[in-house]
Amino acid sequence: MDARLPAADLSARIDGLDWPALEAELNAHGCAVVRGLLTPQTCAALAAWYDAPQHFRSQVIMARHGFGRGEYRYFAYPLPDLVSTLRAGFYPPLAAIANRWNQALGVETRFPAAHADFLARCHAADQTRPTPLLLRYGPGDYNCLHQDLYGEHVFPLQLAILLSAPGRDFEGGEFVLTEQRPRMQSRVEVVPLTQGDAVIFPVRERPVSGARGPYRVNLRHGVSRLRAGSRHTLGVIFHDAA
Ligand SMILES: O=C(O)CCC(=O)C(=O)O
Ligand SMILES: [Fe+2]
Repeated sequence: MDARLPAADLSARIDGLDWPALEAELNAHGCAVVRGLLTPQTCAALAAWYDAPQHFRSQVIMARHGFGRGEYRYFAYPLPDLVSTLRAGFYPPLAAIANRWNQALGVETRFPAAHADFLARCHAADQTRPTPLLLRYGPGDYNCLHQDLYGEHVFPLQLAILLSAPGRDFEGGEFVLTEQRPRMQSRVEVVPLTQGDAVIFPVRERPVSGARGPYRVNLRHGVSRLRAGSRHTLGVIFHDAA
């Protein structure tokens, strides 16, 4: 399988997305889906990288940490072109949304326009290890609800791209989000994805507008139990890890 992936096309695709619609979807539902971001060929090539150790800095067996069942590997620097293209391309429009969220929440932090400048901030605080990851689930595997926090510096949005085809490669294994609202019961979103779709979601929190102005809701994400087959995901997190 050819793993030279079309980074230039991908940058143009990301820039050309309907960002106002994606922002509206995020604000309305707590997540937004980009349909068919990656082709099935690219998805298959990426999933096959899981078995190429030269791409990765470490591996996590989820059951050993109580994170669920399944495993993942963090990419090493330098990131493969496709992964750095995704990080550099999605960051600027997401940073604009993150800055509007911080303004709404009365949080002073503002994110620079370029990902390299945000990474410099992480690196200066000793958050220097790359966080993009590939995940692999088999029958019975699942990912417990969690937040991907790796230090003081947190970029508030992330994305996950489904690399496998539901129904063909696996059954079950739904991407889920929960929203914990102050003094209210929690809300859940099950996000139906097909191969190559990307879901954009908050790392930890987001503003929701209420009658008395914006309030903060706390989010977690995870994956329900796989009933059969094999499921791969590419996770793109924008802050580096301590
Ligand atoms: O496998 C998934 O869909 C979720 C992966 C995940 O937790 C992440 O990308 O942060
Ligand atoms: Fe995660």
